[in-house]
Amino acid sequence: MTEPNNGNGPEVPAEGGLAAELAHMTEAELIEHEAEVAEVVAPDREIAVEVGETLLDIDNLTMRFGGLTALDSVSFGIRRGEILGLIGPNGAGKTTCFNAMTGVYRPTSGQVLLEGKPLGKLAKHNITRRGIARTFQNIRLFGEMTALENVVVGTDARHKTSVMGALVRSPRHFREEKEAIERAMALLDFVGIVDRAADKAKNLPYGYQRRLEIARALATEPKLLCLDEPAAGFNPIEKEDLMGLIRKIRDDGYTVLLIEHDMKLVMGVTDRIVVLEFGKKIADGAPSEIRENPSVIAAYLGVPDDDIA
Ligand SMILES: Nc1ncnc2c1ncn2[C@@H]1O[C@H](COP(=O)(O)OP(=O)(O)OP(=O)(O)O)[C@@H](O)[C@H]1O
Repeated sequence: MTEPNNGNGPEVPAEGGLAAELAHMTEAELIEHEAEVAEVVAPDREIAVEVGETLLDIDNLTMRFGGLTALDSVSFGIRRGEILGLIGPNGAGKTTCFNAMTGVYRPTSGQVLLEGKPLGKLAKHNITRRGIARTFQNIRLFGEMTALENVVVGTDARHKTSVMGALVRSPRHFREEKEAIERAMALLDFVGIVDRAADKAKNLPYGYQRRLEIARALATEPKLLCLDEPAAGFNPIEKEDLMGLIRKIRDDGYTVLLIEHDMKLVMGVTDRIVVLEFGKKIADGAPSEIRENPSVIAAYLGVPDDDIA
């Protein structure tokens, strides 16, 4: 059974009524439902693994724009299962780092290695296939497409059907399309917006759009999820909810790299923090160390509240 669909895109399955079902579930049923969703969302991952070996290596990365050095021999690693924060003042080079990792920019020198293999000159879509997904500071959704369609587009990165297979609508194409819709619905459920699956992205509230971006990035089945200021424009309650979602994503077996200016959020959710200033790494450590680090306080954090008389 499906709900009405105006366009040619995927139809919202009967689970579109899932929001109503969820509202009537007991706590035990909700827990069971969440566990089922988590399994669909993380098909090939070990759920709730310990922080493990290095997943991504940023090795002496330098990025120059004309005379400006946006990244200056920056090196750090990201371990599997970790939530790593990347912080620093405006213009410190955080987004440039994301862009150099995801194929938007070609580094001037240095390299990025995923699972020990250099990403080299791979194009953006191939880097996505290798397992790095990202969201953007400024939301980039297909506004005229439904929330479900936006996430189905993300699953395309994993499809094996050839263009010809899709044109002749081969059985494999149908199977992949059905699986994509099921997984996309599970992802919308996972990020908490399944009740709006059939709505156009442009009509969703701002907080839903941010969550939709995350669902779409997760649809590519990334090994590493990079979030660029996901809490921008959020009120304190939305920030708390986002922290819960980021933890849930990690607990589902993903590794997360987070750029964020909100210190309460960064300190509350990350396992480790790397600090950039003027394109250079000035600190790398646990949130408690970073909070006390004199160079970080001078460059970015300012005087801790406790020290203000
Ligand atoms: N495509 C580009 N061309 C020229 N300069 C650039 C380009 N992209 C970034 N820069 C410059 O590189 C420096 C680092 O910018 P970047 O956006 O990485 O900083 P950021 O730490 O992400 O800052 P914010 O917190 O404000 O987003 C800035 O001086 C910026 O103006």
